[in-house]
Amino acid sequence: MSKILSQKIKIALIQLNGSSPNKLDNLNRAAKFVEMAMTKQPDTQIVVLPECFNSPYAVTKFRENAEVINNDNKSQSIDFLSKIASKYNITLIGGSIPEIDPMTNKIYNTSPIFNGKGDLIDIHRKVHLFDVDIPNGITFKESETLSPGTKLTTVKTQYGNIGVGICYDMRFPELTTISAREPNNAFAMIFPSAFNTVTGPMHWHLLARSRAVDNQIYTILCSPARNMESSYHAYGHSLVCNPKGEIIAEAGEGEEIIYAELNPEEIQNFRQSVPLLNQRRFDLYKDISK
Ligand SMILES: O=C(O)CCC(=O)C(=O)O
Repeated sequence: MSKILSQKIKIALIQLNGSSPNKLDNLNRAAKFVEMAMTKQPDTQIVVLPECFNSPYAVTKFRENAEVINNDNKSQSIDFLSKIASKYNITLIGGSIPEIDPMTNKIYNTSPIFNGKGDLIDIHRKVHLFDVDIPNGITFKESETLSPGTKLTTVKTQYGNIGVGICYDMRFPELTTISAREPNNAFAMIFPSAFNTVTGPMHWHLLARSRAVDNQIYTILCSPARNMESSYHAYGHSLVCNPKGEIIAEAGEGEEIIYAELNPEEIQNFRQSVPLLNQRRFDLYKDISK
């Protein structure tokens, strides 16, 4: 069986509070936390930041914080992240930030992804917008100001391929399965996320574990820290789940960095023991998108 992850790799998830209205404060905070992670575990190869880590997560705030994303003429947050990635020579899943497309004036919730040279190698625009209305729970409507992305994202890295989704995207199993299947063959699905205190306790761990066991890959969820003074109360509990569905690292609710090692043998051994890949009956599922 060919390896979809080339070697053991070390990963760090930065669960930080990035909800200050001052963007520079949030960026500096992110830089400080990445520095702490790299000091504690200097051989870390992949670092992940949370959803909307550079500004408040609120539909009324996305437009005022939105930046144009492109590699040639880097905006404030992209420049900042690019420098962090190259400084430490890490693959950086740069959480997500509000993005504006200057041609259409549309706003997206976008995850920028960098290689160790600081190049922006891909972006994922959240494709499933978080529009929910749970009585006595939470009402949120991203589509009031955001537009959905139109592509799925699997990014090539020096270690293998990684699928990227943002938060609510994890509720749609097809997205992870497409990244995990040929020809994408991702070894992990990474979701910068910001669940909340209503849906977090219900579904956060369940979704991470489900997407992992469905596809026998790692799932990695990185949340902001909980801040009861902000309008949105993030769940926290950033985590790494292995291909068997076991949570191998998990944060609490406050600011914290968690570390994990991803091991190609974990994927290969479990796929050998439970060979779902050869047993799938795509001859029977082909009508699924109708
Ligand atoms: O799916 C959920 O319950 C939460 C999703 C969310 O908070 C988001 O997409 O930002």
